[in-house]
Amino acid sequence: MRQQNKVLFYELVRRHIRELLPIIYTPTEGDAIAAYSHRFRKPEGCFLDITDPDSIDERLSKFGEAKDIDYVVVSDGEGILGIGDQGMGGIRISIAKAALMTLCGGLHPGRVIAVGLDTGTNNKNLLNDPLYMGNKFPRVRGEEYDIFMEKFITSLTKRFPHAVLHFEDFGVINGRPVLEKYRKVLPCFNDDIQGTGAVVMASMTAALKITKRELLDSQVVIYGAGSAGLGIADQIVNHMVTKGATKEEARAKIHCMDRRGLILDDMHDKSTPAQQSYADSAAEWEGIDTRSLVDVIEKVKPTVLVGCSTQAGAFTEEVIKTMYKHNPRPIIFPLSNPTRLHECVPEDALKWTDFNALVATGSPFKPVEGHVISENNNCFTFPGIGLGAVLSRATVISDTMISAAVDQLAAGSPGIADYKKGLLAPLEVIDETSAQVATAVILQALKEGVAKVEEEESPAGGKVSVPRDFDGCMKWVKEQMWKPVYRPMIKVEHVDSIHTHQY
Ligand SMILES: NC(=O)c1ccc[n+]([C@@H]2O[C@H](COP(=O)([O-])OP(=O)(O)OC[C@H]3O[C@@H](n4cnc5c(N)ncnc54)[C@H](O)[C@@H]3O)[C@@H](O)[C@H]2O)c1
Ligand SMILES: O=C(O)C[C@H](O)C(=O)O
Ligand SMILES: [Mn+2]
Repeated sequence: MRQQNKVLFYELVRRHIRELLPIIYTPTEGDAIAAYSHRFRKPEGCFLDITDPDSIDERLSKFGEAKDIDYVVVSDGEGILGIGDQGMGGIRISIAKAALMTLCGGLHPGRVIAVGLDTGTNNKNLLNDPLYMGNKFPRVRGEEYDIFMEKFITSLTKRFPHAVLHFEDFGVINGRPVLEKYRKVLPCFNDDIQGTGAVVMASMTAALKITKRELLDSQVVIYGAGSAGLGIADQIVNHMVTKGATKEEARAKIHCMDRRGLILDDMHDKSTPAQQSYADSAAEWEGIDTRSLVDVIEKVKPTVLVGCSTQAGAFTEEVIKTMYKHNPRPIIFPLSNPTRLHECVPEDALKWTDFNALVATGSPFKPVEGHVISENNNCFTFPGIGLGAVLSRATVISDTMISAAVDQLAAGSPGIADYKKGLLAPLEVIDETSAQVATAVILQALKEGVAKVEEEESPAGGKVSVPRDFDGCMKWVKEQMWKPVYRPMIKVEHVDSIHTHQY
């Protein structure tokens, strides 16, 4: 339906969002990605092939000219949700996230491109599968990968100079270095690192408000120190710094574990630089089993436990009860997707804490005895961040723009009035939530002088002046958002007169 009738598709999903989002997005998308080559019917999105880097420009050219594209989602398929390397099937995560940019972020569906980079795969099942449609060789690393990425970015910025770039589900090897390099070049962000960091910081802020605690009194254990885990750690540090802590003080309140256990400062040769910046002192942990989550919790006495480890069931009864022993209101976020990979289910986390835990999950879950379980998913942040960057014509997406998104999302938490209502606004108003987040991002970009919207001619002609007050700006944002409504059929020469938005 999405391919045949976009108005019908987006309006149907909007009206039945709780029922249909899990089908077009998490968790079902995971199955669709894994089965990509077997279910393939017709191509969708832009396929870029590392064996043919010279074709990048021509392949992108099929999607339009400079004025036509606002937003590009790209994945190389190496770190799809918690199901790992899915090779070329990863293009479907770009398609799903692009669809959410329209559904929640109000971007015109014709002005968004989903891109898949085929750089090989290390997934043995795919390499041995006669139906696998991608390149059947191990992932290309190093210089050849870097040159391919550079060519992609160069072509993209030349051909679509107004486009915002969204990186999705890259592996831990490439995700952060690629982001660090290119965020200085074009407006871009990595959703797993920054989108996830932002949504988790927002729900944590709401949970702290509900329980009347200060951010700086937090101790956080992050179980799973990959893209998401370290993105969350960075966002918490950013927020602690805005509350007066130094970077060092803030980092000392965060304790990260990966498959080797707690990250310690004597593991530097095997940790990434980002992991190393959160390392605990090995000397202080001597004699303690740092591979045991329970033992780590016993020592740290964390107020917040975040799971992004892909390890189903890692938050056992003992883990949760140890959290509860040290805290009357523990904050517990099992975030690994899809659903079957959650570190615990909300029902258990609530029962094991006599319903005192504040729980939000990565995938959708039903309410437990009247407690709404918010979906702590980056779908609450990336559409607003993306829309804000597009509409403001931001030249960069700064950390402070992301922090503005966090504060705005946290302010809309229904849990602050009644904690049983969940930490994040309900899915039914996600387009409204995204408009609010976009407004905060735009106002921050204007304040920082990185918004070019008022300097350039708008696509509809003329200059735009963006209201500086929140309500006025939000009204302008909503006017720009694409709505799934059938438009009248008219003669081409009258098209300008029915334009209701800037596109
Ligand atoms: N809710 C959300 O919005 C959201 C956003 C991004 C990622 N996620 C989920 O988080 C999970 C991780 O995603 P990612 O992109 O960070 O992947 P990643 O591969 O970058 O990181 C996974 C991390 O988990 C660690 N890990 C693996 N086994 C472990 C174990 N036994 N104990 C402790 N740590 C272990 C790995 O060492 C690695 O550091 C996925 O399931 C993904 O779906 C959720
Ligand atoms: O795709 C999602 O549901 C969230 C996140 O980006 C993930 O990788 O799990
Ligand atoms: Mn992701």
